[in-house]
Order: sequence, then structure tokens, then C-alpha cells
Amino acid sequence: MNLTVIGTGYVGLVTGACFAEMGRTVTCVDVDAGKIEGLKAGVLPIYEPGLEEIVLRNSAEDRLHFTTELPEAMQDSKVYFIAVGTPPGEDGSADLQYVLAVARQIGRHLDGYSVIVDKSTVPVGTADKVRAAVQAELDVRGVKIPFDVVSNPEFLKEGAAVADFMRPDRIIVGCESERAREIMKKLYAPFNRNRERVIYMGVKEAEMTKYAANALLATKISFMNEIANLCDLLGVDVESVREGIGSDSRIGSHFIYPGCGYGGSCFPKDVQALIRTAHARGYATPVLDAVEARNAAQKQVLFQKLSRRFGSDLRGHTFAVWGLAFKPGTDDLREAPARVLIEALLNAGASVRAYDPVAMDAARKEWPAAWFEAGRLSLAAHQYEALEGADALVLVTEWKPFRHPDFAAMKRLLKAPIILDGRNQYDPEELQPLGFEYEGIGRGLALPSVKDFTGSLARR
Ligand SMILES: NC(=O)C1=CN([C@@H]2O[C@H](COP(=O)(O)OP(=O)(O)OC[C@H]3O[C@@H](n4cnc5c(N)ncnc54)[C@H](O)[C@@H]3O)[C@@H](O)[C@H]2O)C=CC1
Ligand SMILES: O=C(O)[C@H]1O[C@H](OP(=O)(O)OP(=O)(O)OC[C@H]2O[C@@H](n3ccc(=O)[nH]c3=O)[C@H](O)[C@@H]2O)[C@H](O)[C@@H](O)[C@@H]1O
Repeated sequence: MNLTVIGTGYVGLVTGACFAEMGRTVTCVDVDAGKIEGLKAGVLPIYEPGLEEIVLRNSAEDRLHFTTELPEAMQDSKVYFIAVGTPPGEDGSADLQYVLAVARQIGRHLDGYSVIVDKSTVPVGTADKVRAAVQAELDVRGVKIPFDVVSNPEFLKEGAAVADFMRPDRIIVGCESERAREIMKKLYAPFNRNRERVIYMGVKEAEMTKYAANALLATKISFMNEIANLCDLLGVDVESVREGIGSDSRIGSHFIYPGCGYGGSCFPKDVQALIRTAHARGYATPVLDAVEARNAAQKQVLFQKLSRRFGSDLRGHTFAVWGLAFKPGTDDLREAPARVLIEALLNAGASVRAYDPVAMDAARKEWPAAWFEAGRLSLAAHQYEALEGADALVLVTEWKPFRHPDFAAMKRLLKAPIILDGRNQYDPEELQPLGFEYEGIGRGLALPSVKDFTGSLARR
């Protein structure tokens, strides 16, 4: 059973490569000719640990193919995975134009019983729209061809996408036909060997499961960020609180790490899309609204802490920023908290010297050219180079090389030994004896405010 995967982004490329790794012959299709040319030449469009190796190996072994031509890819396959983007439309609801365009295209070329599997994150009822779009094309062609539409949402995390796909907690298959179910069962059998991971349910239930999962994870983070901010006011270290509550198996230790807000292409867009779905039915969503509002506010927290320490006019100040990607392990900058911080710093007159192990090329391409041209945002060749002469270090993304840095070297390089830790990576008890001023998120410690600081200087 050969597979076609349509959309060769984070989800499509990982899906195609991982099925090929399990022995299937897969053709990945994308409308982006540059991406496909690159992939044919062995150049990956994204950074994802472990992905390059399996793409190159399976391409070399002739199991993984790339094309811009969907009809050509469809010839040898009867299972079509749709993995195109579902970005937010103007009102925040999921924009289905790419999914439905693919459905129409499939309908134009379908030539025998097929299963159309929706892997993109789509609102409840989208499978019906996909079915209608395919059927409309079949009607135009005047042919009767049976097909099924299955919802198989994806739960991989960027930065761990291959591992998540290969060893998923669960595989959700929303399916209302026995024939399609048997095909899905066979496809996922290699991922299911030591325990049953597939949960079968209705199509709409599967579509909703994806949004509910992302919204709950985002809720945990926003809740924890709110608790962390309160801990700051109370002089309490949220890291102990996190450990304390995470040990309760009903709460769990995952996704309760406070920080400078969640980013990425999915939590922000999916929470927003779920809110839109509810509002379209006249249903209010105070919990989800609060999750979003807390996250928007949380992305400002680092800037607020810096303003408290250095004043609101930051002209003449330079800040080192470690981490640009929205999380470690990826070069994805979508909705990255670093962007919000850097924009606020530049608007306040500061200069920024930033370093990220993999996302700097992406930043150069995607962020406003004016930020770089004016020389106010520069990218350092090394994490320590970013510190030279900076007024403080702000840790935004907890890449591994940032976790245990050489504090003595950092002290020598920084103009003043000040660390603002947006991901609670450092131990204040280790830093304080070294003479660092330190503030995290909810550690109950504040950098001295500009007023205290001026006051203490005046008293000296
Ligand atoms: N990025 C992630 O970690 C996850 C994303 N998702 C969902 O999966 C879907 C895809 O997300 P990403 O992979 O991040 O998107 P992406 O933006 O990285 O990739 C989408 C790809 O689809 C291609 N495309 C658009 N229209 C096409 C067409 N008509 N034919 C062929 N290719 C076409 C684009 O050129 C692009 O390469 C979204 O619905 C997203 O919410 C779900 C789980 C994880
Ligand atoms: O639908 C999607 O696209 C995916 O969205 C998230 O995955 P992803 O956005 O790639 O990355 P996460 O690890 O979830 O991190 C998202 C954001 O939350 C932040 N985060 C995460 C965990 C935490 O405890 N605290 C926290 O602030 C991260 O720093 C990051 O900015 C989900 O975790 C995946 O299951 C889902 O498939």
C-alpha cells in the first residue's frame, strides 16, 4: 500500500519520512517547487532533529519521493494524507482554503476506491466539507467512485517530531467506514507493536480531540504562568510549587513549566480557532479567552522586568538575547516570544545582540529587514559573543547549550552581571554567590528596580 502525503511542511514531511522508514513507499507532494527541488537534492526546508537522516536514507533507498504533481503521485497510491497548513483567517478561525483546494484536486484525479486522511488540524465538520468538495468534482466528471474521509489529527511537537511520530502516546483515527478502518489499522500497525496506541472514534470526535488537546495544554501553561506571576509578588519560588503540584498524578508534571509565554504555529492559532468555532454558535468561552489573554500578557513580562530594572527609555542600552525560536529544537519562529521582546526593546531605543543555535537564518529572512539594517538588532556568531558589553542577558529559549553555561566567562563578557531567565533554567543560589543579579519567572526574586538602583547609587 503506497501513500501520498500532500503538504511537505513539519507534519507532511515527518509523516512521509516516518511511514517510509517503516517500509512504505511514499510520495510527498507540495506546491512549493523550491521546497520539492531542495528535497530532491537532499536539502531539508526545516530543521528537525533526526529528520534529515531518515529523509536521505529513505530517498536513497527509493521509498521516499518528492513531486509538485499530485496527479502523478496519485497514480500509484490509494491513501492520500492531507497535511497542508490551516492558518488563522482574518477573524481567527481556521482558513480551510488549502485543505479544500487539495480535496478538489483529489476529486479531479480519483480513479478507484481511496481513503483521504486529514492530518491537518481542522474544525469539526471539515471532513464533511472535504467529502463534499471531492464529490462535487466526481459529479462534474460524471463518475461514481467510492471513497472515505478519515480524520487522523497529528500530535507531534516540533523539535521532537520524529520521536513523537515514531512513538506516539496515541494515534487518533476518526473513521466511519469499516473498509477505511482496516486500511488505517494496517498502516499504523508498525507503530503499534508493543501496545495498542490507536483510538478509534467518530470523525467529528477526532477533529474535536485535536483542538481540545491543544487548548488544554495551552491552558496548563497559561494557568502556570499566572501562578508564577503571583509567586513573584509573594516572594515564592514557583519551581518548588511546580514540582509540588506536578507530583500529583491527577495534575502531572508535563506542560506546567512557567515561562515567557507559549509560541509556535499551533497553540495560538488553535485556541483562537476553537474560540471562533464557539462564538459562531453563540457560545462564550471565558476559559479559553483567559488562556489567550494571559499568554499575550506573558509575552510582555520579560520586557516589563527589564523596564523595571533599567527604566522605560532604553536608549544606549544593549541586551543579549539567547534563543529566537519559539522553543528549542526547531528553527520555527512563528509566534515566538523572542520576537515580542525584541520588538519592544527596539521600540524603547535599546539595541539587541541575539544568538540562536539554528534559527538565525530564519530570523534574517522573516523578521523586518529594518531591524537589522539599522544595526540595532545584530546576530552574534556564538552565544558568548552576544554577551560582549551587554547590559544584561535575557534567556528566551532554553536550548541545551544555554543550560549549563560558563558563568565566570559570562561575568567577564557582560557589562554588568545581570541575567533575566525567561525559562527558569538557572539556580539563583548558584548565581548569587558569583555576584549575578538574577530574576526568573515566578522565582520570587526581582532585579533591583531602577529606582532602588539609583537610590543605592546616590546613597553610596
Ligand atoms: N507544525 C506542527 O508541529 C504541527 C502542525 N499540525 C497541523 O498540521 C497542518 C500543517 O502544519 P505544518 O506542517 O506546520 O504546515 P507548514 O506550513 O509547515 O506546511 C504546509 C505545506 O503545505 C503546502 N501546501 C499548501 N497548499 C498545498 C497544495 N494545494 N498542495 C500541496 N501542498 C500544499 C505548503 O507549501 C507547505 O509546504 C496544520 O493544520 C497544523 O495545524 C499538527 C500537529 C503539529
Ligand atoms: O498542534 C500542534 O502543532 C502541536 O502543538 C504543540 O507542539 P509545539 O507547538 O510544536 O511545541 P510545544 O512543546 O507544545 O511548545 C509550545 C509552546 O509552549 C511553551 N511551553 C511548553 C510547555 C510548558 O510547560 N511551558 C511552555 O511555556 C513552549 O516554550 C512553546 O513556546 C503540542 O505540544 C503538540 O502535541 C501539537 O501536535
